[in-house]
Amino acid sequence: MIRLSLDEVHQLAEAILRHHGFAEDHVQAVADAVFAGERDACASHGLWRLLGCIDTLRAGKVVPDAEPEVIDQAPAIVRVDARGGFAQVAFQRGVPVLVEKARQAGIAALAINHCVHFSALWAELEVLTEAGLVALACTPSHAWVAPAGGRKPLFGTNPIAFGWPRAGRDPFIFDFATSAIARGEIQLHERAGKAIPLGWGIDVEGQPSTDASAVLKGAMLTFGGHKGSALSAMVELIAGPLIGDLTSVESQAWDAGTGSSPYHGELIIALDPKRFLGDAVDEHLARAEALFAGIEDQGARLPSQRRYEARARSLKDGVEIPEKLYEDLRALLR
Ligand SMILES: NC(=O)C1=CN([C@@H]2O[C@H](COP(=O)(O)OP(=O)(O)OC[C@H]3O[C@@H](n4cnc5c(N)ncnc54)[C@H](OP(=O)(O)O)[C@@H]3O)[C@@H](O)[C@H]2O)C=CC1
Ligand SMILES: O=C(O)C1=NCCCC1
Repeated sequence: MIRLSLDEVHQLAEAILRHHGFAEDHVQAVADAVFAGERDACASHGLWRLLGCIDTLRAGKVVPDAEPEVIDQAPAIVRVDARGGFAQVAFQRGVPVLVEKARQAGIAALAINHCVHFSALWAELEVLTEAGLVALACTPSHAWVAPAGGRKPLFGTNPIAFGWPRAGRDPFIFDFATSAIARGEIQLHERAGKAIPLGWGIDVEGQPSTDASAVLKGAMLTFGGHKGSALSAMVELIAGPLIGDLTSVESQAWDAGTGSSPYHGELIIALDPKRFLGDAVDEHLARAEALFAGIEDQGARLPSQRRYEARARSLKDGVEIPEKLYEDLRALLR
């Protein structure tokens, strides 16, 4: 393993993106995303993703200097056309309007269209919880996951994230794929030559497998059987046809076998507790704290707690990444 300071992580990401001609706003926003993944010990969406970003660029499947267009769609809807760029800059452009609309109406949605998406959703939700908003986000990907009861890829890994602001504390955020695990995690197992647990996927014959490569060629499985499957279908619908964008099957077709990052839309919904509760907001947010305490009193942990602890450690000690990954990233600078 190679130890890097957090500054080195960010600088390496910036250098790679700049070297490949990304416009400076994309350089900063994409570097921030992979930096956050590495810092919070979410390796499946950390520095490793830059390899895929550059492959996607080389395949002509991302616009490196895309200038997103912000469209004020309706009193409670803002749309951002990412124009083929990575999602991060589109999100940054849309957020101020989303926050303003949520504060006005109590609830508002941001629909991002035509973006290339490769990142974890919790980073986006932290921006909204920081603004005091409750938020939900979801996005399709490529067709990799079989519906419960089926054996052929149809759904994306379709993450759903939820965030709840907490006064004086880190927000309550969960963020997971509706597949048993993110595809990135299986890819990291493949890179490391490690077996995966049974239950993550099946091979091309439809047989359960612990071979990462076989599952990547076959189909991933949803979490919780029919429940994850239905949630995954919901993500396809509300972050696909509802916002006029691609499903995971359609994203895969657009990819045309290049192995690029998915190209589709994302839906983010923000709710303002102050609008729902008026003067009673503090009283009811305190009741939410009692719920969190109830979870922790049983010895269970809150989602994101592992991340926040990892963040505190990396801010002090930096992070470790595999030597092979470091070499592959350095090679992108030549
Ligand atoms: N852009 C895209 O298209 C896609 C992105 N992704 C991203 O991949 C990432 C990983 O997804 P996935 O593999 O499903 O992640 P996991 O199955 O590891 O689940 C992650 C979530 O569950 C929480 N969690 C895990 N274990 C516990 C526990 N014992 N008690 C309480 N909470 C727990 C995590 O918190 P903690 O982090 O603290 O462990 C986190 O919020 C997500 O960030 C997601 O956004 C996934 C699919 C597609
Ligand atoms: O890990 C995953 O699953 C994905 N992450 C980024 C985008 C594609 C799917």
